[in-house]
Amino acid sequence: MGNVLVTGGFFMLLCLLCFLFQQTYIGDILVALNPFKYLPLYEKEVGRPLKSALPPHIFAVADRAYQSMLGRLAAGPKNQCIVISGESGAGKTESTKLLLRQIMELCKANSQLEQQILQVNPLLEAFGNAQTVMNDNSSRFGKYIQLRFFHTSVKGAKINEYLLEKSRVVHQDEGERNFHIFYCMLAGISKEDKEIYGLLDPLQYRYNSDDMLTHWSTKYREVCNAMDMVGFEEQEKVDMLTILAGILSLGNIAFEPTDSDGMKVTEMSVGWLKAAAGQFGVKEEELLKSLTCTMSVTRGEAIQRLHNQQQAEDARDSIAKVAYGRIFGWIVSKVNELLAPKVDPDVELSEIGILDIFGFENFAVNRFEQLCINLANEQLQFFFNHHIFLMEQKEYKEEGIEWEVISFKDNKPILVRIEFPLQYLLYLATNRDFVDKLNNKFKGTPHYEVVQGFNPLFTVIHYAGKVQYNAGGFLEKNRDTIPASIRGMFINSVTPLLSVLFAATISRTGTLMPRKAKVCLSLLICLSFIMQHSLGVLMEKMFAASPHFIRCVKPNSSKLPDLLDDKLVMAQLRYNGLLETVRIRRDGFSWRPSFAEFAERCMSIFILNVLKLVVLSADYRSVRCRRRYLALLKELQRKKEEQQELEERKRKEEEEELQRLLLIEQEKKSKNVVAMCIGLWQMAMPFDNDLYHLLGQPPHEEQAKEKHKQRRNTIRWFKETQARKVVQNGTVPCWFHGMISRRQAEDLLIDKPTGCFLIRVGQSREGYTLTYRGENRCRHYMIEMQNNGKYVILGEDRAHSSLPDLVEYHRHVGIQPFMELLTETCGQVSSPFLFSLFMPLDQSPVLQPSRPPALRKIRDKKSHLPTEQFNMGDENKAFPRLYPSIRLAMREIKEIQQVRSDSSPPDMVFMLLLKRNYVRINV
Ligand SMILES: Nc1ncnc2c1ncn2[C@@H]1O[C@H](COP(=O)(O)OP(=O)(O)OP(=O)(O)O)[C@@H](O)[C@H]1O
Repeated sequence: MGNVLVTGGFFMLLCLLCFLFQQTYIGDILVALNPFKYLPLYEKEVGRPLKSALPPHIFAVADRAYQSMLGRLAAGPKNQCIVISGESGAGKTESTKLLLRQIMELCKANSQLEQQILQVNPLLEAFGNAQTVMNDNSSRFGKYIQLRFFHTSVKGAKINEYLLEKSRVVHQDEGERNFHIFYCMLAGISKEDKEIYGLLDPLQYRYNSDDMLTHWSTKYREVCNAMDMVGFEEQEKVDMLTILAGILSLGNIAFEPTDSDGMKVTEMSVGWLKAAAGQFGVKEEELLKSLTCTMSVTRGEAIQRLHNQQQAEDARDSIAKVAYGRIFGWIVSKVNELLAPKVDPDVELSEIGILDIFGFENFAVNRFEQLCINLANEQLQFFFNHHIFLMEQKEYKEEGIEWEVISFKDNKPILVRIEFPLQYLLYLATNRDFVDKLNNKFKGTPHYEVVQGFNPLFTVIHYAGKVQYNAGGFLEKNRDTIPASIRGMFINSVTPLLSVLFAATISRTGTLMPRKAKVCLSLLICLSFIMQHSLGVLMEKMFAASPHFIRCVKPNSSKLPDLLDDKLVMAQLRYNGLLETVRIRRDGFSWRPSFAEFAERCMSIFILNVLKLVVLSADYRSVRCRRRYLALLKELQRKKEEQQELEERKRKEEEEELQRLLLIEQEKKSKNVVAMCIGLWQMAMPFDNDLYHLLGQPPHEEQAKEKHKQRRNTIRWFKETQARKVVQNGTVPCWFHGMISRRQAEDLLIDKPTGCFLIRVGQSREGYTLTYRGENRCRHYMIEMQNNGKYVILGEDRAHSSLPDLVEYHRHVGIQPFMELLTETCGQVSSPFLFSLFMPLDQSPVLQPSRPPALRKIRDKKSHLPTEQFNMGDENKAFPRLYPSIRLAMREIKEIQQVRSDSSPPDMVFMLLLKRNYVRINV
């Protein structure tokens, strides 16, 4: 891109390039155009590490960040950060997912952790994304994902979340929806579970705009799976759903005045009050009190202040917002706990951070949330300017390159001027006062405009354009707090999660800290303070790392593929600062490969030797530089030689494998004899039928002892924790083979059809291995047992409640990467008697007969199966801890609705209300 003229024509060229290839570079800044359709671009290269010098591609950015973190490119090892920006719907979240996927691919060590990290996004999306007019899957929070590495492999991850738009829980504008999770839950849970949680028809909830779409039930399964994969416990999931149900019921409570100046719950919504109390696990009277009055203590005296209608509704909505915000915060802190690196604290880890934060927003009415979002974007633009303009020009100056200083739109004054006054919000009495204060202070300055009139309006001229804000509600939103009495009520809830959520404190950066009991200072709860502080911490981290920028561009506002609105695209390129960026890149040095990158392109040993001569004869400003280049060349030469060695080793291994197969073939002939020996040996040591013992090759005594100990431990583990799960209704499934070796499993499967499988207990570790006959060889997959009791095939993205579930699932969905299906089971060699030896005493299992071979195409594509096909193992089912009054509440709500929908005569409704004591008759 370096020497293209910066004219309108250039922009057209840039647009064209983007349109044709979806991605292009300005220097090293990736410009990615949202295609709004599936592109094979992201399929074929995955798995193959790309070099950063390859054509513009998001995977190349991932590669550059990864290699730079390891110090394999120009500079030494350093933490990296990737900043993704663009307006709402431009493709930031999708880009984040692609980046994560590619980084996980690059550091692949085939550990479960990589899959867990990939599952964090669907989980956060369900709770933090919603449909808006701009984007059907808009992130209503910002996130900074820190991936932590030790050398080349990932060891953990940490998420920082910013400014969740909680107001969406209680109000959605036209064409917008609530957070996805509400729709997922209502569409996805079974009819019986709905009864248990006290949930009714989705359309009955005020907080739940719009109708239900069927795809939400699939999404619900994905969310549940993501929670299982990341490691959430079943009971935690259930408690969380109960709280969500409580929020929905709470939203349906309406108020009306009493005769004595106070407020009461309307007759129609008494059932909802009961339901919410039951779901929150709190007393109905307490919940009612917290909605209709505020208790405060002045000079040791408790004072009760009755609410008016608006205050009662505000109290209801703020409970819903706080409860939801805390659930979200809890999910993030739980994810951080589960994915925390399990390494010695002294071990120094390197890091790649990915920032996906909401884009600049300018709506018909812009509120407190928009001001916070736009100020966060100002910060990011400042970070971008700092790196692209200030640092770049500084570098040229330092290198002694002749240079004409380039001016750019510096947004620092806005940050200083507008961010600081947000602190006034805490001390002012009304929203009008806030606007008056701003007007007095900034009238006549270049980034601020006074708006005349009664309404509390003001205009800020942001780097991306002019935005008028309505300060109505600023003070209240900024406080974002609930009275201590309400907090106390939730702390005493019978749902432990609710009590944890409300007892938790919020840190200065807005993180929920569940285990600390210290009460938060009111200053810390104020949103503007949290926002400024958390962004400050983020900026510090980012300034300490090497940045990579991805600018996402939205091609049109209709969210359509193959449509480019050039005005819209131009506007984005301009306010993103890309015009000035092109200028600086054009006049400067646009392509700066590191010496290593350059040398790596000439991977023949001959060219490397030529390069060495060039380096030796060149004139350098520093001796160190020459030494470094020579060292790099040496390293490259070593790599080349290593590669040759590796290829040789691979060839030898293949030969050995062939030999081994021949040997197996021979052994097969004497199978009958061996089987008899196995039987005898098993009498001595059930489920440990290792052939070494039989074939007279006793291992070293110490090793044998150690092996024996490991096996005993595994058998104990199996007996105590697994036997009951594997044996169902007294029957051992025919695919279960106890503790046989890898070799034996292969022998058993050698003449079996493709897809024939068995599951065996590990000999040296507590866990299972799935072995099946693949297309041309046997394949072995470790089955991970997660702490939450779920079973996952290593490398797969699906968690299962039991082994039968896992087996059943993979009869229909292929196993990665070969996508082969499990078909028929491989019958056991052991007798029921032997199985009984390692089963708990109260169980005497019967072996299940083998299933006849299923006529199924082995390479089926991953199919999406109806949810009913996989039951979730009911024995592990957790139940919500609700007050039993919830049943009564549900019945009441249904009865009242029934009467209404039957359009019964008014006296009948009256009679029913009378029966329920909702109406009093004054005689
Ligand atoms: N690379 C891509 N390939 C195909 N479709 C894409 C791609 N990137 C984005 N999209 C489409 O555009 C939609 C919006 O993208 P995305 O949610 O990533 O935007 P965003 O910039 O994160 O928006 P917000 O700031 O509102 O969260 C996606 O739901 C998807 O339909």
